Amino acid sequence: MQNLAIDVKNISYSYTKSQKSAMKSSNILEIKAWQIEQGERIFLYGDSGSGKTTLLNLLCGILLPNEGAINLLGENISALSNSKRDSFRAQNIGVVFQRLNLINYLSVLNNIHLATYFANRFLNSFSSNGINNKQFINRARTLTDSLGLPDDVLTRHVSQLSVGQQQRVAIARALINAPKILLVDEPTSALDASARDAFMDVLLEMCNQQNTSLVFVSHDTSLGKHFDRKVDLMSLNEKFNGSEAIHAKTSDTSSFKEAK
Ligand SMILES: Nc1ncnc2c1ncn2[C@@H]1O[C@H](COP(=O)(O)OP(=O)(O)OP(=O)(O)O)[C@@H](O)[C@H]1O
Repeated sequence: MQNLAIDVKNISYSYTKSQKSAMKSSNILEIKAWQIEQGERIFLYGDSGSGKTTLLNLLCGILLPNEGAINLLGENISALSNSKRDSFRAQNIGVVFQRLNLINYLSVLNNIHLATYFANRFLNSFSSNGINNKQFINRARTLTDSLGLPDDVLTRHVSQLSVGQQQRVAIARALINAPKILLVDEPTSALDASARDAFMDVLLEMCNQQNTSLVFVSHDTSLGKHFDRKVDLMSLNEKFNGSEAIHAKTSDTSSFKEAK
């Protein structure tokens, strides 16, 4: 398949890897093959504890598989050195973690700027006037406006924002570098239904404009209607096959679609 954004091959992952441990560690994830095309939008769901966050951490190279390979945009990120992997992530991947990882005592502008700083640092082209760069500020403002944040949000400290506003700032930070891949973990949990639909429209429109591939994790299956493909991790993850999770084997699923 051409233009793959994500190509997962025969990976397994367990959190405990100690050879000395008398207890055999069990795998959290076992995935034989999973591919996402450039620009595709995937809704990833599954029971609590099925490994969704673990998979996102593997996809962005924060965790490395015990076996197998994860190719992003044609690059095997598991084979890169730590610094090359950090560089690749900063330049190509936007990530919104469940815990958001915003820095409370910095302004929204500075939080968003951090993503640009790291991406440029790896390109060795960061200039000291980056934060004053008009283009950067305009782009940050366009993103925060589109996401329905208040006019003065860029100058406010993160600690002065509601959780729903912080979630949208985290999205703006993840999108500021126009990443080719965007990974988001439960970004709408603090939004009410109408804010959630507006947020989804903006997020997907931005991904469309930039041809960004999106992996979006949520428990809220009503959001699945916005996506090209729905993937049940209980079905994708071979660890569950043969036992409790034979259901949804046809994933990307018709049963899910019916539930829309
Ligand atoms: N740092 C860690 N060390 C050891 N085990 C972990 C760690 N993080 C997660 N786990 C375990 O890995 C499994 C998968 O966790 P993960 O957070 O990926 O699931 P999830 O599907 O994202 O869950 P949720 O929907 O509740 O956020 C769980 O059994 C969890 O207890």
